[in-house]
Amino acid sequence: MARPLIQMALDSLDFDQTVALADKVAPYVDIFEIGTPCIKYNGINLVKELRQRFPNQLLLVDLKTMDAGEYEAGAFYAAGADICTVLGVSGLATIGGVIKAAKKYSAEVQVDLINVPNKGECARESAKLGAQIMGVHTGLDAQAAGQTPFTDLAEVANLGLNVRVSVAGGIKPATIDQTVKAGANIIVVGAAIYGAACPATAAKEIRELVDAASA
Ligand SMILES: O=C(CO)[C@H](O)[C@H](O)COP(=O)(O)O
Repeated sequence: MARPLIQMALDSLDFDQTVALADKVAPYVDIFEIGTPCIKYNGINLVKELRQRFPNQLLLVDLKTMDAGEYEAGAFYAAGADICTVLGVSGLATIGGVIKAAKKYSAEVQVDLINVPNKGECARESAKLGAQIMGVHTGLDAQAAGQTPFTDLAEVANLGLNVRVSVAGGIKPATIDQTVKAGANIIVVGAAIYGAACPATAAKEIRELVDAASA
């Protein structure tokens, strides 16, 4: 089984803390995600800083774009983003706009399926347009209400689309094995790493668990 990529969600609002956390966990993660609150607070300079410091990690900017897809995402691709996210609920015109911006920079698009009522249809149509990654996502507020992403992950992974499937929503060491076995290609981890007493140790543990589950 191909080893899934590990994506670290950088969800702090503080610029320097974000860079320091990225430094600590870099040996264990494949993708740095600049989380939505973080990018709103810090803006494009953080993309430039992480791009320059971490040439070996992919950089995902979690814009969760809802409108003006090409215009909004274009600037972030230009600053070094490898992947930008667009909301599935935004509709195909906006998703298509982000895809157009990504193509200009040979970059990729992740469609975030958060709160999309028909995830299968949205994933199929977005894949047809050219989106490369489908994001199954139980947001922080839904997690607080007790929801998890695993049923949706199984549904989207089983569609058999020619895309990578990303999963986010409270993934932690105890759920890595089921996440890998359900077919996730990208595993997003935020709080289980940044909330740990030692984020580097937590990231190393996640890396070892992903490696073991996909061996
Ligand atoms: O995109 C997000 C919230 O909208 C988070 O970054 C994502 O859910 C990962 O964080 P966690 O592992 O803490 O759930």
